Amino acid sequence: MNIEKLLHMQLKLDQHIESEHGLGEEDLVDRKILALLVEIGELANETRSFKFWSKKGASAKEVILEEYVDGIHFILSLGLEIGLQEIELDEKHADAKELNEQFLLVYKAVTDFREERSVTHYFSLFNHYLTLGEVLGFSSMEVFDAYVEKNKVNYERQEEGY
Ligand SMILES: O=c1ccn([C@H]2C[C@H](O)[C@@H](COP(=O)(O)OP(=O)(O)OP(=O)(O)O)O2)c(=O)[nH]1
Repeated sequence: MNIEKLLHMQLKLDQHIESEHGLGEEDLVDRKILALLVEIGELANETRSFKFWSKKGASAKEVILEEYVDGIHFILSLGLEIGLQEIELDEKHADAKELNEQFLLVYKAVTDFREERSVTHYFSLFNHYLTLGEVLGFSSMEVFDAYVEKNKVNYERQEEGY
């Protein structure tokens, strides 16, 4: 996956959103962290993986993929917040766990990053999130394409005064 390209697209989108909403001077990190936690919750809800009380199945793959790439947006955006200009990810991510376990690992990685905004914690978060994508059955190309598509939608929503 061409992370450099995504990071650049994220930079442009974030600049656009910040100027639209007059947020140039504000520290948005905590709100982006909360937004990411909410997106992970929305993603988990669409998979229904933890709903042991229900027999209803998961949402369609495209719905789950769109939720997943919302999380990619906020993770890239957090990388920009800590000043990253390039992202070099491990070829091989952390060992994949069962889906619910992987969700909980990602949540923990987000809160660890909040406690210490270090590059190490950031990469750990990104790697756990990419592993989550693998556990969900998404290829890198599917993630890349869905990111590009949602990025476009995010611009359209800004234009609509969303
Ligand atoms: O600084 C920002 C702020 C937001 N986004 C993107 C991430 C995500 O792709 C989208 C917000 O998520 P979503 O589309 O779910 O927005 P929502 O307001 O929660 O939508 P809805 O009301 O449809 O649930 O905006 C960014 O990339 N950078």
